[in-house]
Amino acid sequence: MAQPDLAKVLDAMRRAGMDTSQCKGIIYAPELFDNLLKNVQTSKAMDAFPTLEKAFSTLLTTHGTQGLMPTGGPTLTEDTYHFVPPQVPVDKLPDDFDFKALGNEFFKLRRDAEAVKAYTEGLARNPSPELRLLLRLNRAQVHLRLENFASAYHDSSFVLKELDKGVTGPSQARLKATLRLARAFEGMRHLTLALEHFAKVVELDAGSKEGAEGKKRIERKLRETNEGEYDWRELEKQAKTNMRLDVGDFVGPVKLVKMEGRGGGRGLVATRSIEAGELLIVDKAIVVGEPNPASDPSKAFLFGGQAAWQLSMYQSAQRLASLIKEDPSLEPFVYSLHSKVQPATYDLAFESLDHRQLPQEDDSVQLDKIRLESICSTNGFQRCGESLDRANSALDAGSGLHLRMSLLNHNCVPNTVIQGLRDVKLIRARVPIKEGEEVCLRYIGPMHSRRPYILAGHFPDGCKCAYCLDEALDSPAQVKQRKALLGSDTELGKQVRQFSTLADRTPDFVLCFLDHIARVERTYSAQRVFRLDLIEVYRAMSDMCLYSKVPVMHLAIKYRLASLEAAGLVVDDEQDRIRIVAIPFEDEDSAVSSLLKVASYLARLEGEGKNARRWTLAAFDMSKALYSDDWDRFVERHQADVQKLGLNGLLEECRV
Ligand SMILES: C[S@@+](CC[C@H](N)C(=O)[O-])C[C@H]1O[C@@H](n2cnc3c(N)ncnc32)[C@H](O)[C@@H]1O
Repeated sequence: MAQPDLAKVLDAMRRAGMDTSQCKGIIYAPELFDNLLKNVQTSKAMDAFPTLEKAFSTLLTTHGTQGLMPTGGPTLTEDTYHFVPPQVPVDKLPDDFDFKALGNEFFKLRRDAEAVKAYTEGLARNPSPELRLLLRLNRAQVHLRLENFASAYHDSSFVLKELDKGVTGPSQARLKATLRLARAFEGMRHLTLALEHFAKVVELDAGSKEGAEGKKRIERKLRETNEGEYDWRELEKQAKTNMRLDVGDFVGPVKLVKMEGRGGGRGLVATRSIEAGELLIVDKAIVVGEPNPASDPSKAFLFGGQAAWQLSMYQSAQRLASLIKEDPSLEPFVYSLHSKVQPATYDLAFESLDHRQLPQEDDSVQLDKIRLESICSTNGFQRCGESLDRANSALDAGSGLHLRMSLLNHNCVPNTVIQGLRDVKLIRARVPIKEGEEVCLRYIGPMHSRRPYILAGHFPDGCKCAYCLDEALDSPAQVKQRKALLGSDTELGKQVRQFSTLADRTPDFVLCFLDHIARVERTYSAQRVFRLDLIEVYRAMSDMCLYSKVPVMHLAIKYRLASLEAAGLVVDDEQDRIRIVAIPFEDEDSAVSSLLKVASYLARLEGEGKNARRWTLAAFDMSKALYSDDWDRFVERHQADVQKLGLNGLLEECRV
């Protein structure tokens, strides 16, 4: 890249109304310069700093490079920037300049990056021990607001050490520093240390509201971490307004082991036998990229050596770089997600962050941006919506890096269901899992249009899961025939897709349709286990039976259940109740609603007797297995179905 002509750059800056008299150098990259200028002009921060160069570096810290990158632009590497050596003399601010007052002023204005810079400038001027203590106490507070938790930890623990040495601090310095330290530990996810320090706050000041609330909050998070006890109802309420949730991470009856034949060499196995619906992992993202409506699938950029179009993923990689720079103790956790030869501490990422070592103040990290991008592209998850039963359907809903979820291998028909609430992901067992059995999730479902592309990215030699092996049992001719039968120009294809045309069907027509279905069934080889195209075919048949001029209720029930079974539902019919053995792997979020339909059809066919009640309770059990719902939450979650199907009375009777 050509070196810029400094004189021309300075001239451009002057014309943009900037005071360049103190400029001793600039950070320059031609394609970034216009954006940089715009940012500098809108920031008055530079007035406060002795050199323009520092203002620029502050701006880069404040805005990150995200705002400076052209959309879909090149991958950012260190050498994108060129540093022009000092050529212009610098006037220094006087030694007695009051940086504390300046920092406090910025803090009040919520210009936090500038406040940090002002306190840091003050510290660089060799202040008295008392002033040093004050500057660091104040800087800790700003770092907390910036979520620079490791820096807040360094500052507040420094203050406490100085107070122990006898350095005089302002009033309540110890209380303030202890509280800031407790909050720093909480942000770093050192929950045990956070609890210890919130307790100290309460010891120092029994009336401290922040101390008492902090203690209660950490006790709750530790309960979540240790017992897997979450108040999902409350969390779903919070998710309506918060993009990030405050929860403790949980690792249930699973562990990380070395696993031959898996890229990366690791995988998760069950540590005991597990029932369907059991909570296995809850994992809050360590970084997120915000939803980005500007993301455009037709415009890919190079990201970690692969093509990507979700700008949110790019942002999460940028934030990941900032995070490990801020807290180097996270670096091995992150890098262990992407290493050809796993380090001795291969299971690091699976350990509780609570147990990791605390960072040293002079720790530094080697940022490998391409590797960080790779980590985000291989492991990034799409951000979730506001309730457990609703996926986020936005094109680029935002992305997140979840340390533990990143260790699960893929299976097209996995033994877990994955859910999420905003920046929190969780998995539950979908089926009973035996001790020692691998626990997998799916990176992309068999019916998804982008499946070949996503699978090729992970498995250059093809996916070898049970579903893929099963799928290979059909000959190309069988697959072609099935496609032809279900094509949008066939009668069957139309019925499957155009629900609205069903109402005028006569029972005769419906019965003729059984023949079409049998033809689709015959396109599957006899040994085939997974027959996913039948999910929609059976569902359409059930609807047709229900909405035909004379409803055929027993067939409506039969095909609704057949559709659920094709999607993976397994139940045990135990006389008094229907026990859920396996949750469907396709459309699991419509499983409760489908079971309620079965109950209501039975009520129409036989009256609200034992059978209708058993299937209503099965719907409740499914809601419990999928979302940990109690009865009230089950009824509330499915209120619309209950009303539409006229199930209020039946539900009242079944209430448990
Ligand atoms: C998110 S990582 C999963 C954890 C990884 N196995 C590890 O040791 O770090 C995804 C990568 O794991 C490997 N992987 C996942 N599922 C696999 C499977 N069923 N068979 C073989 N390799 C698999 C692929 O290399 C994939 O790109």
